[in-house]
Amino acid sequence: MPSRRRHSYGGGASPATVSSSYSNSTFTDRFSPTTTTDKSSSIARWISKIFINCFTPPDTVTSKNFDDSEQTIRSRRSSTGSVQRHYGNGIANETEHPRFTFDEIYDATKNFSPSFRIGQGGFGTVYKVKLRDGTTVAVKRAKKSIHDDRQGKEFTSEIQTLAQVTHLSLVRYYGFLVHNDEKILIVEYVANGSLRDHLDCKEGKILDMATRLDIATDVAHAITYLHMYTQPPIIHRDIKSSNILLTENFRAKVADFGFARVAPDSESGATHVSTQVKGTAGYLDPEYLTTYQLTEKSDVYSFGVLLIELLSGRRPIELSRVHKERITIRWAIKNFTNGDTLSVLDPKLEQNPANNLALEKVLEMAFQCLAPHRGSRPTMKKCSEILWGIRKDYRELLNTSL
Ligand SMILES: Nc1ncnc2c1ncn2[C@@H]1O[C@H](COP(=O)(O)OP(=O)(O)OP(=O)(O)O)[C@@H](O)[C@H]1O
Repeated sequence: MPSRRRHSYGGGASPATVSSSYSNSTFTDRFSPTTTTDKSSSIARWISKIFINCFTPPDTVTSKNFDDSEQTIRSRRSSTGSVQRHYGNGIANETEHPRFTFDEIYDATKNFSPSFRIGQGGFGTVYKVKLRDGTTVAVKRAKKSIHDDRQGKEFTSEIQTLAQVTHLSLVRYYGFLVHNDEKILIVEYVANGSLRDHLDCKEGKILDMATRLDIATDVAHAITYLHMYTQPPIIHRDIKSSNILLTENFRAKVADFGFARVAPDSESGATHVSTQVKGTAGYLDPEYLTTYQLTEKSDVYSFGVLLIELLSGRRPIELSRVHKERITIRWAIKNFTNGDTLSVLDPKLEQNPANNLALEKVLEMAFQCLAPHRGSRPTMKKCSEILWGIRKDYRELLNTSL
């Protein structure tokens, strides 16, 4: 059983220490289990909850924040007054999508045979499945865990979020199935593995700077869409390189909405959501960690970490390195501040004027994203615009130096 890389912090105890300055921040992981309110919840209960939420009266937000407890994307959506149950190309009933049947998935995977397995994550196992109509899809099968309530919430969250988003740079949702104790999500199959695999060169090809800039731009556009063009806005909460999948043309698609939350409703005057901290160590916004206040700027912070990862090739936390290099963002900021910017460049990339310029410009933006206080971080829209400009300058410089 692979280790869970997702770390949830219980609401009460101080979960982590992250100081508000770059130079001395310390990340302390305490992997305490998520607080669940009712472990005996059955699948039927939480699935029916999705649909009950569809018709829940609008929530009243009276203070400057609203509490996590049972708020879901669906119920927040109902507060806007328009509720539609779009599932892929049709309308779903409670347990089965009309386009898919459990039997078809079961047959196509030969009873979930390991030979169809393409990945494993905190949520469960991922299979590549060719359907009878010839479409290839990714099937995410939730593991049968004793933490049913927690997993139920992740499954519900992923369905609710995916069902309302359509963007070229987001993994597309096709439907879900619940069959006895099986919970299955059917999503777009993205053929070329995760960004992390490519940075590790697991696929054999080194990602050049042009491709890395394209990937950063795609991800920035996808998150901008979630923050600005969905109603209500969505906070992804788990932006990281293993959740960025690549197509055959090396374009990026953001996946894994298991932790997604709706953003505060600006019309109500709310500035943040108060919620227990979820996400992945190394990518977590320090302000969210210490205050439990979630905003879109937490995704901006994680995006900043991702940018440093893209430029350096290093994981956010590298415990095998000497002490002062273990937290990659701290190491990168220190080297940049000391005028040693080029040392941050992935050694797999050539040092040349175009690469060096892109490195410097993207690093500058990444550090803004990593500002300790959310108010100092740019919006994702601003990041998209800056990246667009960097990519343009990079291409021009590359062409003139050829
Ligand atoms: N839609 C997809 N198309 C192709 N491969 C996928 C797809 N979704 C997931 N995978 C593969 O399965 C792996 C596991 O994905 P999953 O989203 O379950 O977990 P994760 O993001 O890697 O980890 P965690 O759940 O702990 O955050 C991914 O790294 C990827 O290689």
